[in-house]
This record gives sequence, C-alpha cells and structure tokens, in this order.
Amino acid sequence: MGSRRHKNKQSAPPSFDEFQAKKDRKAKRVEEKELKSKARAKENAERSLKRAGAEEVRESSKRAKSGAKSRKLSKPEEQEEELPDVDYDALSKAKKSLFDDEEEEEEVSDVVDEDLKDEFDLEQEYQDEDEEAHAKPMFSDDEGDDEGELENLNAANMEFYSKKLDEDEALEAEEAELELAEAQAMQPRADILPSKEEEEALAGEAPNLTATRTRIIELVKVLEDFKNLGAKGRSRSEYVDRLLKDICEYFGYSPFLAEKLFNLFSPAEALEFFEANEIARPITIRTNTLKTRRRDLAQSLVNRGVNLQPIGNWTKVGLQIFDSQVPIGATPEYLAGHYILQAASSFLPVIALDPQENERILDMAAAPGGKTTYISAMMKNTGCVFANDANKNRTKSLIANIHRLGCTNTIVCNYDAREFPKVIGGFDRILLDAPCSGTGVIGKDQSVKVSRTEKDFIQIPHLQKQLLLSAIDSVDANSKKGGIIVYSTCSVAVEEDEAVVDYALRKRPNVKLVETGLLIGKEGFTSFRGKKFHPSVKMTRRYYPHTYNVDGFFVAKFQKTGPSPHDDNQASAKEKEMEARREAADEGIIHSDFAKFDDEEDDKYISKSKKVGLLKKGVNPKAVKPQEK
Ligand SMILES: C[S@@+](CC[C@H](N)C(=O)[O-])C[C@H]1O[C@@H](n2cnc3c(N)ncnc32)[C@H](O)[C@@H]1O
Repeated sequence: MGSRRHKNKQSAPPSFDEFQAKKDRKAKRVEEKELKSKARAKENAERSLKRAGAEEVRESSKRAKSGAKSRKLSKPEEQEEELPDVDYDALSKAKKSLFDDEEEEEEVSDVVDEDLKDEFDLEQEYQDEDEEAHAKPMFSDDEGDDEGELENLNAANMEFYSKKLDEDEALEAEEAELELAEAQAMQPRADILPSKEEEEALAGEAPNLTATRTRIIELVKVLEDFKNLGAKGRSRSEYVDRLLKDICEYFGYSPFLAEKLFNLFSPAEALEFFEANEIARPITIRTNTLKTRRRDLAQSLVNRGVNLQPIGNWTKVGLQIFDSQVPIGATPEYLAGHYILQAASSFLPVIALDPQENERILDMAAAPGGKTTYISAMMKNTGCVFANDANKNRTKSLIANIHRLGCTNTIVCNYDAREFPKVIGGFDRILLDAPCSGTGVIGKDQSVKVSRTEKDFIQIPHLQKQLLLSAIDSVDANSKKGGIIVYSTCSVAVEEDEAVVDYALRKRPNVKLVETGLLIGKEGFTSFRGKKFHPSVKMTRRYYPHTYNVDGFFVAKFQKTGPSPHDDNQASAKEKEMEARREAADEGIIHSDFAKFDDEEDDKYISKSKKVGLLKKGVNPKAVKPQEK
C-alpha cells in the first residue's frame, strides 16, 4: 500500500487548466480506443455469424482480438501524433500574464495585526489539541497537514519549474506509451473471471498486487463491453463481485465503502476515481484580499523560492504550489495573514454563496475558518459574519485564523447549529458546510477507506437534514439581495448530498434550488439506484478528484422564496432531534441500531473530561471531593 501510494505521488501536480487539457487529451484517446474496440466488436460479430457453434464463436473472437492487437502494434506513430507539441517559452510567458487579471479591483486593506506570531503558535497548538480530541475527525478540507512535505522539497524558481514542466510532459508521453503497451498486452480475456477452484486457491494465497491490478483492468474492460466480452454462462454480477474484491485488496477499502463508491460511476470511471484517491491533491493557498493582491503575494513567494501558479480561471484568489524552499505554513507572508492554506474545492461554496458588502451572514459550521475568512474578505470586512461551530475546541483555531487574516467583521459563537433560528435568525445568507463522512477527501485521509460504516451513512445525513432545515428557517426570505442558503459537503455519497437537498425541498416548499454560478462541476443526480429526486436537483454540483483534480465536493444553492411558520421555531437542538427521530421512525428510515441519547454514557465522558481538566491544572482528581469535581 505504502509504496504504491508513494509511487503515485505527484511531484508537480498540474494546474486546473493543464489538468483539463490532459483530461481532454485522455478523453480523446479513450474515445478513439472505444471506436477501435467497437469496430473490433463489429468485426467479431460478423465473423461469428459465419461460424456455427458457440465454441467456434469464441475461437473467432480470440483471433479477432489478436488481429486487432497486431494492427495496433504496427501503428505507433498514430498514438504519438495525439500528443501536441508544447512551446514552453510561450507557456512560461503566458503564465506570467495569468496574474494580470482584473485584480486591480481587489482592494487591499491596511489592517496590520500586531500579534500574528503569537496567533500562529496558538493555531498550531489548538490544531494539535483538536487532533487528540477526535479519533474520528470532522472533515475539513482546509489547513491540511500537507505542509510538512513541502519543507523537505528542493526547488529553484520559475525557470526551474519551466524545465520541470518539460520533464513532466516527456514523462507523460512515456507513460502514455507504457499505458498503450500495457493495454495491448492486456486484451481482456474471456476467462479472466476465476473459476470456483481458482477463487478458493486465491483465497489461500498471499495477495499478488500486480496480478490483482492486471485483473482489475481486464475486469473493467469486460464490464464496459459485457455483451461482447463477457464469458458465456457468467453473469455481470459475478464480474462486479470479483472486481469489488480486487478493489478492496488493491486499494485497501472496506467491502462496504468500495461498493458504495463504485456504484456512483461506470466501472471505468470508478477505477479512475479509486486511482485518483491514491494521489494527494495539489497544495493550494487562497490570497487574503483584505491584506494583499494575488500578484503581489505570488511575487513575494516566488522571491522566497516558491514555485507556484494560479489555480485556474474560475478563481482569482487561488494559487497552486508546486514546491518550495521554505515551509509554506510559516513564511512571513503566512504569519502576516496574506494567505491561508485552503483546498481549491473549499473555495467553491463561498463563490456560490456570493456574499455582498454590509450583509448579515451565518457560517453554521465554521471551524477552522477557511470559508468564514473568505466570506469576510469578499464582504471587505463590512457587515457581519457569525461564525459558529458546535465544537468548542475547534473554535480556537477558527478564532486564530480570523485574527491572523485580519477579519474584523466576524463574531464567533459555539452552538449546536440546530439551535438556530432560536439563537438568532433573519440572516441574508447562510453557509452550511456540513459535517460529513469525508468520502471526497480520501486522498488526504486514507483512514476513511475502512473507518466508515453503514451506520455513518444513516446518522450523518440525519444530522445534515436537521442542520439544513435550521439553516433555511434562519434566513430572511425578504432580504433585498439575499435569502440564500448554500449547502456543501466534502463527501460524494448521495445520501449526504442529493438526498439531503431533496429532503429539504420536500420539507420546506418555501425554498427552491437555483444555479450555483460555478464555472466547473458536474450536475447532481436526479435519480440514483431507483430513487428519484426533484428535477431541480440537477442544478447542484458535484466535484471529483479524477475530473477536476480537486477534493470530492458537493455544492447546492437555495433561494428562500417566502417566510414560513418554521422561521419562528423556538425549539432547541434536542427537541428538534427528538422530532426528527419520531418522523424518521415513522418513515422507517432509522434502523434499530441508530445511536440513542445515552445519559449513562454521557456521564462517563463528562467525568473523564473533568478528570483531564484537573490533571492539566496539576490537581490530582482523586484528591478532589466528588461535589467539587
Ligand atoms: C466540514 S467542517 C467545517 C469546515 C469549515 N467550514 C471550514 O471551511 O473551515 C464541519 C464542522 O461542523 C462542525 N459541527 C458538527 N456538528 C455540528 C453542529 N451540530 N452544529 C454546528 N457545527 C457542527 C464540526 O465541529 C466541524 O468543524
């Protein structure tokens, strides 16, 4: 596992544009391959018709395949032609001009923080505390722990990078050739599916990852053209079962999660998704426009030996870091709050939210604050942002980031967000970046592959639904330019995305989905495995690591069309939870193993945390009388 991951690790991840270009080239190659394969299949069928008997048909199919193979081998130039020539000088010049966008419009605030160094230290401390506190982390795509990797990288400057691009392109061409050779060497065999005896033998053997990978590729090929390539007498589900077993073995997923993720895609795309999860996403930063301009920041970082370039044309504040001679999380610019380490996908919900100056905005689940601080910057420190998070520990890193980035229009609060609108309502816009299972960020946290269970995909959506209803009820339908709710997750599971959105549309007829306004993203599912969602769910957007080279993400944008009696809901989080439980039990969607409020269990945790608190103060818990504890 480890070595395979290391091998796949990108040395210089492509920018979004380059990635798209590569994807387009790949798509073209795939399309051509498909055309060839269809032609082969047609040839096959014609020959088969001429021959009598099932055995003969299969024989002819094999001959046809080997014919196609030799035809392919005799035409390597065709493949080479597909790789366009790249003028790297022009590319390097173009890269410079990429910074010359309309950034002049971005105003630079002259706020200067005095205690930035202290705040940075605090942030580190709190983040460490957080890590200890959560065995199963709440997923945040920001401020990941990729920083350490950069410290060890040796890099030069932009010229060096240009040379690197050269090398990468050459490597890509080499890889394409290898891929071609691999594909030719692995024409799917009808007998790729192990027999019962072979299955038994396999179960007893030590895993052979190379053989497993070969079989995965062949199984995918067969499944993509089952009618022509499936072995006689073997069903599609037999192939799928074997493929899932191989995916679990090769990539290290639990059978449950492998199947859940596999079902989102065609077999070939699923393989791309699983492969993409083995590669870390590029390190990206967001310019804090309250303090600087992207061009100026880029210049300062380049002067320190950081190789970077803009992320893509859909963001004017993002930079992608290729490598660096200095730790990106500890440069003077970082400490001065000129940027924040933030995953590119994490910009998207804020862009969709489209905060306006002087509005009142609620960020319901805000820690550690990547999106809050972006909202604040888009509002140019006007109006008011309520940054809420239920986890008190995590609000410390939220506060540290707010201070470091110089956001002065922000109030931090610590409620279970289901308490809204009881706490306060009437917001112009609300962002609900919901706690989720993290199936979109497996590239960052491989533990998700085995840690998530069926129960998670019942409990987490249950919470997400309640949070979303609270968000809707807390928005002012009469807000002049607002009345907007954005719901996002870093999960690709339909239960946490489209199903939650569809539920909210059913429960709150006073909201409708609107276009997110985002330049990239795939349409949300309007139906999934027999479940139909409202047709407008098409307007939601999905992001995958293999399509956009960003973390897996989901974004939905609602507009509140009118007030509802729920807007005055004074129920507490606990009351709402009980109500939702009753309702879910009536609908039969909660299984008997659903977590209950367990006061005894709660008491255990409360007393343990009190003991830890006393120990931290240097007091022996045993020496304290029970009522004093
Ligand atoms: C995906 S993270 C948010 C990341 C954040 N928006 C950012 O961009 O930095 C989800 C957050 O939801 C918080 N959370 C979980 N349950 C909550 C609840 N009931 N109410 C409010 N926040 C909650 C978690 O503590 C966690 O910080």
